[in-house]
Amino acid sequence: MGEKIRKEAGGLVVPDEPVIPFIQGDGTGPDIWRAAVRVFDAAVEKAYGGRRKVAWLEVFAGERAYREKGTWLPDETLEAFKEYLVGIKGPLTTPVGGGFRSLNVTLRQMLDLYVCLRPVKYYPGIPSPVRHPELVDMVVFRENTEDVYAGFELPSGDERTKRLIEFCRREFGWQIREDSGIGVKPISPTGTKRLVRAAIRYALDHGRRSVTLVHKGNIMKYTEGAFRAWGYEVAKEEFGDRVVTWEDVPDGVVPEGKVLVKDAIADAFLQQILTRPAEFDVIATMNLNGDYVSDALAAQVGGIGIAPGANINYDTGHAIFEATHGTAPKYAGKDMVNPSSVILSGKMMFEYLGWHEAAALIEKGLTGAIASRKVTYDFARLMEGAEQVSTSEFGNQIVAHM
Ligand SMILES: NC(=O)C1=CN([C@@H]2O[C@H](COP(=O)(O)OP(=O)(O)OC[C@H]3O[C@@H](n4cnc5c(N)ncnc54)[C@H](OP(=O)(O)O)[C@@H]3O)[C@@H](O)[C@H]2O)C=CC1
Ligand SMILES: O=C(O)CCC(=O)C(=O)O
Ligand SMILES: [Mg+2]
Repeated sequence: MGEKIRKEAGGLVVPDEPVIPFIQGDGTGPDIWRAAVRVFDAAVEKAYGGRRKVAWLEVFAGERAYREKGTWLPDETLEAFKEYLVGIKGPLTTPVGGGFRSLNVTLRQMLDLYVCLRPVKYYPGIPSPVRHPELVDMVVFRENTEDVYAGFELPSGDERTKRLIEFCRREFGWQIREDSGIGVKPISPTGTKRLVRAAIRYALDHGRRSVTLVHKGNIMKYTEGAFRAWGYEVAKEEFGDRVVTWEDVPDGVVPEGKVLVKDAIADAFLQQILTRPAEFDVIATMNLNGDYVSDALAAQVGGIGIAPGANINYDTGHAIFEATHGTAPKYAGKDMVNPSSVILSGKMMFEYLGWHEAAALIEKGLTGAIASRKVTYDFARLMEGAEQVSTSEFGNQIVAHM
């Protein structure tokens, strides 16, 4: 049952019973999925009274796929995300220091999901380590297909590493310590411009005040410095009449209706999001910076238990929604972690599909559940007078407050 979502010139065409592939994920993934899917189905039922419904299609990746199918990322999983256009996934384990390349990254690259979109905002009542978490309202556009994630690494002592070190010394005069491991990262104008274009469009469409390009271009001049230059190029050449830069407004006053495009060096940015969060709005940055920034910002509004995200290609319409957090393996099977990140990723998915009523009910349910102070361990340990509940009970609370 169910029909495919399609992309046409005018946008997505979403049937009343769309097939949506999902991966439960490794570690705590299944605990979270059980709670999340009940919330999604309840929101859709309540919003549309049976007129609309999701035809969920389970596909496999990660540890379960390896156990049951002998491969970490079966071809049919990739095919399902290609064919059905929009999907959702739980976290997948990536080994540290060796083993296979990240399956999460592979999915993003194979489907060319070039924007990793991670909105960060505060929900009243959530415990936070900062004094004014309500000032944090940012939307991170993380480039999702290049940087070190599409990079090349060679280990210390390897024969190929020695040859590369010798080549660099001979051809470029680079003195590299003999026992080094080597990493190379690509950053292109193609990857940069489509990311920054999407970020500026988002800012204009959503009434946002600024887009900040975050980079370490003082040190990495031809990758991160070039990201900054290409970003400003897009702003000026494609949005010249709708954006300004600091150069255009020496008095610092941004004209009404225009978006300010500015930039910040990553280290200063990481301290300013703590000291002056209200000055930042939409953030456009490269893959690795975006990875760091999204966890850091999540911490400011209560942690990665409540940090949703999406991987999107705005040209083909392909999208996979997923939390910012990973598998949190020490809690696997304990029905304990916070399902909010995946639930809010689902809310983003419904918005993407144009099912705004279902999305609004999820938001309402979550806000109500937090206000009732029956919350998962991560919030309960920092909230005075809160009652700690399980993942599944927190899901029930969300449904009850819709
Ligand atoms: N997109 C993806 O699929 C991602 C996958 N990963 C992978 O996940 C694995 C584990 O990574 P790790 O670095 O430990 O990061 P995780 O995000 O999995 O966990 C780190 C810590 O964050 C907190 N946390 C995570 N999820 C939740 C949640 N749902 N509710 C409440 N708290 C949560 C826990 O904190 P505390 O200990 O304080 O309770 C946990 O110990 C790795 O293999 C990594 O590669 C990582 C990120 C994204
Ligand atoms: O792929 C992974 O294991 C980590 C990915 C990650 O940290 C992220 O996307 O934020
Ligand atoms: Mg991360």
